[in-house]
Amino acid sequence: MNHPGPRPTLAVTVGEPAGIGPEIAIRAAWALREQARCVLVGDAAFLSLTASLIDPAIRLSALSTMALRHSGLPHFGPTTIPVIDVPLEAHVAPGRLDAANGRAVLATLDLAIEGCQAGWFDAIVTAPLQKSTINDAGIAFSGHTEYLAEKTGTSRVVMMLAGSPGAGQPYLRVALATTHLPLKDVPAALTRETLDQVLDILHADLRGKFGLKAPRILVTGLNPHAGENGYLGREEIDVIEPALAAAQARGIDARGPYPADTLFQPKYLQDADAVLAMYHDQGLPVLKHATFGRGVNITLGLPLIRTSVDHGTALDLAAQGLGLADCGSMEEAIRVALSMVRSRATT
Ligand SMILES: NC(=O)C1=CN([C@@H]2O[C@H](COP(=O)(O)OP(=O)(O)OC[C@H]3O[C@@H](n4cnc5c(N)ncnc54)[C@H](O)[C@@H]3O)[C@@H](O)[C@H]2O)C=CC1
Ligand SMILES: NCC(=O)COP(=O)(O)O
Repeated sequence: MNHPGPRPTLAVTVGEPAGIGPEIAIRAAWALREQARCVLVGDAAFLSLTASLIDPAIRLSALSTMALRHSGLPHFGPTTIPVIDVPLEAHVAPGRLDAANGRAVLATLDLAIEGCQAGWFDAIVTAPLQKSTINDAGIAFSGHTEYLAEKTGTSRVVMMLAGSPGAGQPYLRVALATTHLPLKDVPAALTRETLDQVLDILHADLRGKFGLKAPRILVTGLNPHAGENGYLGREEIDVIEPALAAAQARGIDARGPYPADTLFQPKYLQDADAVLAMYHDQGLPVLKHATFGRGVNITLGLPLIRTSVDHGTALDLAAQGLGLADCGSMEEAIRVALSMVRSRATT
């Protein structure tokens, strides 16, 4: 790590330019500038214009990728936010997607990964991008999670969202055994190998990145009523139960499979550090219902730290103008990245 001082350096990719990503990235980076050295990654001219419309007091300074690669990140204090310039191809109309900008959005991620690997950044925080626009630009893309795994040569990663409903309320962590898959492909993806790897990553990162000495993991079934003893599906009996028995034999406190519709009651959650759900829309609606606007998305299993927001591009808000988007989740994503950087530095 190049910056062991009190303010870790975070690459903040600004996401889909027609969405709320640029606004929330600027606002959160500025609000937390005393705690984090945020470096925005996006189109410098567009971000400068956006910042001036949000608040003329916000100071951004552009840096070219050529200068960055030649000399590294220059010193900067809390009075300015550097922007690494990754120019867009097309003019941005807020709320209106343009596939012409898809490749530039992906280039911001590439630069953030390069910067983590080069030691310029301690972590990546991503604002939301529009997955369909990258695909419309001709690049098969299902999400940051899978892209970061591929680009870092990581065979398996785990998506986990975490948050609290409010101050003093219990913290909820929901990890997913599968990520962005059509629902029809989920059962086939839930193999013994997948579950073994997911449970190992979840257990290891809850210990190593979140300081939980003996994490307690509750695991959902796939089918209604966790398969009702095989009458409503056999994945629990054939795959999930053996994977849990094997995980327990490896010293992992993972219990289940429990019916997903009852597991999220507070009386069960109070004895858990995380829930492992089998697929995206089984776990995330619960988390978002409880914590939307304060949740954080964390990619586990990567060789670098990556956090993100709990929401999407909100094109509807972006189309209406600046000042409507809540940047609470973006700020929380920065705070969680800071805490993960610091806990990595002490382990
Ligand atoms: N990490 C990422 O890059 C993510 C990207 N997405 C992308 O976002 C696109 C749009 O997703 P949707 O399902 O429409 O969800 P969305 O989160 O963009 O919007 C759903 C609703 O929540 C509101 N909302 C979202 N964020 C808000 C904020 N910060 N403040 C106030 N209101 C907010 C929106 O206005 C909308 O009414 C998807 O097609 C997907 O590609 C979605 C989730 C995560
Ligand atoms: N619903 C969360 C989500 O889709 C996050 O996707 P990504 O972080 O992989 O881009």
